[in-house]
Amino acid sequence: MIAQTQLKLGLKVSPRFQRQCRTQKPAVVQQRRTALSVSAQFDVATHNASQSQWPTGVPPDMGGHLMPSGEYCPPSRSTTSGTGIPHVFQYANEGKDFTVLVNPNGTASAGLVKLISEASAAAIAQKGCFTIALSGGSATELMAPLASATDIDFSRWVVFWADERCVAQTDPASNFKCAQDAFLSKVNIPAHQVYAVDHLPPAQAASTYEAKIAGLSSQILPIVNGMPQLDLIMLGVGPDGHTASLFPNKKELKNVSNIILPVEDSPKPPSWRVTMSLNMINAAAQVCIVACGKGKAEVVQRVLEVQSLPGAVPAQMVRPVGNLTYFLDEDSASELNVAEWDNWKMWPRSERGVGHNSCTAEAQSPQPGEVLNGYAAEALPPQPGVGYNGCTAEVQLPQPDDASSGCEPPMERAPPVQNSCERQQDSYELAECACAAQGSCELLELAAAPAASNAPAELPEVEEVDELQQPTTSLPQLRQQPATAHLQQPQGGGSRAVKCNRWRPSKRARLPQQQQKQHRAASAARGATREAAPAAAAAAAPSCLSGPRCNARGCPSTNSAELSQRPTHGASARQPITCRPARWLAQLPTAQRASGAPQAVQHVPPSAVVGSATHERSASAAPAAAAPSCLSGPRRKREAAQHAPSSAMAGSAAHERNASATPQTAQHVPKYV
Ligand SMILES: O=C(O)[C@H](O)[C@@H](O)[C@H](O)[C@H](O)COP(=O)(O)O
Repeated sequence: MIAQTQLKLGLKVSPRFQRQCRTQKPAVVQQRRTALSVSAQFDVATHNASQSQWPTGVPPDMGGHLMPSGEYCPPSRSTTSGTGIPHVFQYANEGKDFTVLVNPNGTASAGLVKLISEASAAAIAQKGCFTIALSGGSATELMAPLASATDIDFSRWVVFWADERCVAQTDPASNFKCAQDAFLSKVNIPAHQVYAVDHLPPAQAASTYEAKIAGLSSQILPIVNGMPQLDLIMLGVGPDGHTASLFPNKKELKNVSNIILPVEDSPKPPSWRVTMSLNMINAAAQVCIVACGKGKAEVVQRVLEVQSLPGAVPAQMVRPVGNLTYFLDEDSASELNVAEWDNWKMWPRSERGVGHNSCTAEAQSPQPGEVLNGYAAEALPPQPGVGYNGCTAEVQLPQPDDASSGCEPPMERAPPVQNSCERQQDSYELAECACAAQGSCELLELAAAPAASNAPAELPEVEEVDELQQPTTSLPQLRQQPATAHLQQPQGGGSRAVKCNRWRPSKRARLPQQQQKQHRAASAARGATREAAPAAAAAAAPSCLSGPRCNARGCPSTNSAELSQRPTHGASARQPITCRPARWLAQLPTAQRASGAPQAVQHVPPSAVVGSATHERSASAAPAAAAPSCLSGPRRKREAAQHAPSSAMAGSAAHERNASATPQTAQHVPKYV
């Protein structure tokens, strides 16, 4: 086993501290920040919809996130309530620590065994059993060495699944089978304490599994925030930011009342699944998100350093009342720029002075029309004809070949045919294609279409901007002067203006001078290549994937030469990092922002402290002294008289829970109940 140390920094920042930050040198700021660690707070009440940026509904298509293609999904410009579904999730992470463990390559399995072993020992000491939820994929495979762990009392384990595919338990795609093969079949967990998901269609599988969980004793699963609390939930993260089977922008993310949810259209096969709800996950005493290997580097960087709108990156919505640990290795941490975290520049997309987590309160006050962290604040005036996700209102109307709204988020669409702009499936993709054909970095937005007669015969010349230069203008200013291309609509639809972003905030822009020079040289080389490209050919047959592109992450022109010059940032082996999630200032009243007055963080009432190191369990959980084991309590004598001790761990004092424990419950709870 490897030694892991953890450093926790307090992240709660008072207005007084913000004022101090403005007048003191960075070293002092650092010191004071550390000193704040004792007052780390997390207020779960910030889940309150009334404090939401969208108090009456959340826009269906959030956008703003980096897609696997390397492009940013256009941010939502919505100022209205959207679907009418109450917006219950937001970045309730004020003052909440989470820990990133970076393991030396090749030692992740051992580190994972250590983490699980410690969590198991603590829970068994406290309440006599250890409840753990597993998921699928590489995270579970990494747990294989648990099979030979000698210091874990597996007889006290109660095992669940955070998500499961609706396949037979013998199917290689089954998460149950994955865990069974990795270690479960080799350790002595009593069979009735392993709660597998039944092989049923999603709706039935979810309700059956929910009933199983709801039927368990509150000594095993205390109720926290209305949800059963597991001691440890093990999760992975997919390249799109999904975790468990909670996928970006899917309706499951909005569910606030169920424990287990059916998933009938998973973008990752198989499409039928069940998953723990976000609320269930966030009630956990500890959540561990495992992402190891080079293949996870991009998504790890995105999850930890690029704040997305709620729903766009589900892994960012995992904010448990207890501890959250990102479990990485050197490879998966290789894209992180930890030095920036120390500099309170956690989110690369924050503009200088507008960072949510900087000390400059005045600069944090958005001006009318200002954009927070790349997203439109409500101060942005609505643009005629521009709806969610940058799609124009017209495009939101159903298309003849599209049964849905025609404005689905790109992530959820079937991959378009990529060989020509004309064959793109909607206006967003058409416009994106046009921007790419010009060598523009990314589509910024679709603008209202000008009259067809105004359309120029050729694509206009666009001014090149070195994307590695720190911009001298703000992003909002840039947005007022974007490059404009005109896109010929297919099927005689006339011409549409397309604005293409000339500059994209880059973390490289904040590198030391010398490294910036190297990047500029690489950029100049790319520019030369662009100029050499036959523009006429590109205009005649603009392929979405060919032609000059920016160096956006994932873009084909982010070539290996350029990448090889990138410095190795940040996280050194075994270095624990404590993160400070950004604050969602968009919730502040517009007037308060515009005034530039120091801001009280109104949406974080100083209420229940749920310390990260010593998470409080539900008041319903009996004190350890009174109920030192799952076997204690009024039922114990009756149960102990009739059954072997371990079986009593699965009691069913369900009175605190949803009384909806259905007849199915009786089929799945232990027979003595
Ligand atoms: O059932 C599933 O598909 C998993 O629960 C899923 O959430 C998984 O953990 C991630 O997709 C990461 O998987 P990998 O680590 O294998 O990439």
